[in-house]
Amino acid sequence: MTSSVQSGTAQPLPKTKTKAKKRYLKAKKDRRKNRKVATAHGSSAHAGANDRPKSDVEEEDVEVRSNSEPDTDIEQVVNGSRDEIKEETRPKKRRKLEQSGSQVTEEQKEPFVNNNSSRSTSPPKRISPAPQATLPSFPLPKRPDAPSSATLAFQGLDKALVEAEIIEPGKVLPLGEGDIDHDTALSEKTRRRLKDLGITELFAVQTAVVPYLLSNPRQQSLYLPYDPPRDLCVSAPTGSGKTLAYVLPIVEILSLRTVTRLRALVVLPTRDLVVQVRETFEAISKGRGLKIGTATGQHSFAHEQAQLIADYSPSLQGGSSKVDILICTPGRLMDHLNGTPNFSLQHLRFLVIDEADRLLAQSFQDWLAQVLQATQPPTATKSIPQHEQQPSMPHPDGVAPSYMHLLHGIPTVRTDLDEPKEPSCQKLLFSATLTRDPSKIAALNLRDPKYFVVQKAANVPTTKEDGVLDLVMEKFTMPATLSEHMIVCESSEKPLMLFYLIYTHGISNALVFTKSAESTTRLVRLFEFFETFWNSQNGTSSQRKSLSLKAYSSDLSAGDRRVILEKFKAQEINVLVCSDLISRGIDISHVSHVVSYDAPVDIRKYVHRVGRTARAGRAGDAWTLVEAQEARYFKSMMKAADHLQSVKRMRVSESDLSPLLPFYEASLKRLGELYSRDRLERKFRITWFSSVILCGFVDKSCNANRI
Ligand SMILES: Nc1ncnc2c1ncn2[C@@H]1O[C@H](COP(=O)(O)OP(=O)(O)OP(=O)(O)O)[C@@H](O)[C@H]1O
Repeated sequence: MTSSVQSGTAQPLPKTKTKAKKRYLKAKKDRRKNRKVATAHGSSAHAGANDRPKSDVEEEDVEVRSNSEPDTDIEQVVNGSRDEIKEETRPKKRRKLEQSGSQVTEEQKEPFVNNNSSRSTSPPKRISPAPQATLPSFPLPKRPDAPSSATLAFQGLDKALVEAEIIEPGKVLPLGEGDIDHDTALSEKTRRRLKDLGITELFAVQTAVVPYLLSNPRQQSLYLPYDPPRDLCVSAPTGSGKTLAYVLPIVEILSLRTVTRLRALVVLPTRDLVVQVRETFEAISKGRGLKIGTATGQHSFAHEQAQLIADYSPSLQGGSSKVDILICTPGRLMDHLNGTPNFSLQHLRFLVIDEADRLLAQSFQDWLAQVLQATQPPTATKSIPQHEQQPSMPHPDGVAPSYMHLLHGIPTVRTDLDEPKEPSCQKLLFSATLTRDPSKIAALNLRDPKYFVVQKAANVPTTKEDGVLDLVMEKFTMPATLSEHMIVCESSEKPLMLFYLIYTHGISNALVFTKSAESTTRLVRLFEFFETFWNSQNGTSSQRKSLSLKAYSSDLSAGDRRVILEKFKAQEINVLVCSDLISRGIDISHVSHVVSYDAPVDIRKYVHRVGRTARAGRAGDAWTLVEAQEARYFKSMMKAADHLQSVKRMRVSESDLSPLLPFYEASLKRLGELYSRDRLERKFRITWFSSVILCGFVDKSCNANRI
């Protein structure tokens, strides 16, 4: 211990200068001296400048000074203060290092450095100017900004789609009484008929399509060879009334016809839809004398031919038809185009492709190309042998204007005023998920198409392009009255979740979608066992009747399917467990719930499945059971469609499920027994069959040996 500590008084330490400090002070002193010398030298040089010519060296000298030292006081002050601030903010250690280093740099910076002590007498040594800190650099090439997703989405799109007309889903047009019509362009007869059917207003899609097709009287003609009509593409949500949007104008225009010709062809993807659309046509055209036919393959080909064709004479150029409107599936249509004499599409005024995106995806026999070709007149006239040519028409034949050049034996005087005659067929495309694929649209060979897009209010955009963009980006509009939920659970929990939804929510009209026909059958079996156990415990009452359920899939024959669907429509069946066979177009007003037991794999499928409920402004619920490992994919699919926020997640706890657990376990046990019995029976049958074959073989070989 030191004495100072002992005495308790702290002696100030003697101020000793470190070597570095000394060096620093010396350098500082030198710098000051140098500066003085330099100033004296500079002023003498400057004084003599007027007397003698300026040398290169002198010019350089001035330049060097201006580079190395600040000329003005302001600059010195600014530099000084900046240095001080820097000093304070820098860490202590670094400051020290920099101070020692700064001696060198300061020296280097000085224009005149005197290394020996006789600095004051000898002129200072001149050094070359310090190079500039950085070389002049050119700006680097800049990448152009990436085009926005909107710009990319519009690339390659049909111009007509970009110019689509956006319609608000809430728009309606009331049907006027008598002579008063509120811009619907419908005749009084049709309005009266609609009111008889309980329809008092036109829905949004109808307010756009019906007046568009009817308001121009010239467009109501059956033939428009010189002014062919524009084609129409319509995208509107499920259950928004697209069927009536085309049925009404077709019935109005065709009611003007005198002779029956095949003038409207409606193509649909399934037989059930054909039946449904036929019912709508029949309801609207009642009392208008129009003949409506269907071709689905439900009846024999000969039977259908007899229903469609009136005259099989080979000499007819204008075709023959017993119907004005034909509703069909593409497969059967091809059969008639290729195999029915006098089945002609030359008089076609309307070609409707409903569920267009689904039908365009079907390349069945290249049906679209063949149908479009059949609506066009052949380019080369068929040469008919002299003996077959008729001096006059033997039959009351009628040839469409665009087919007139095919007639033989009729003198025609061609004039300069003759214009080419176009077919009058107008294509009408409808879907809730209209295709945006430019190649598919190009295949349709549309004539100056007009697009109508019914877009939900929340999405009603500030610009029209935004609305079109939603369609292009597959952000489809859902019915406003639909509420959507998803339940994330393990795969093994799914049946129990389904029973929970059906039994605790008291559902009595539901469609349950599965991924395959096989899973449909298995689920229905389990469901039936559960229903039996549940009823045996809880009983049935007037409030809760026993549930009737059935499977509906491609495993059943067409006849069976039709019967089941009729029963479901009549509410004799409460829960229909089905594959995606009826996910599109089917209109059953009382379906209150749709359950996707197996989550759909694409957004279009989802839109059509959930669209079986909440139709025509009614409320509806859609639940999707999502397996835990599928949840991420499902959510990203919904997010891409800008729809995730509309699908609420529903959490079901174990306590919610526990009351159903005993019945579920008993049902599973019964199903297991059933399947193991089935397996045993099958095994037994195979063993028995093979033993019979084996016995026969042994028997034969024994006989052969005896011989
Ligand atoms: N103006 C209207 N007033 C009242 N009900 C209507 C009207 N238009 C259509 N509907 C009813 O709305 C229901 C749905 O119509 P429709 O089947 O045509 O829908 P959609 O748009 O074709 O649906 P999806 O895309 O699922 O095929 C039908 O029951 C139909 O009778």
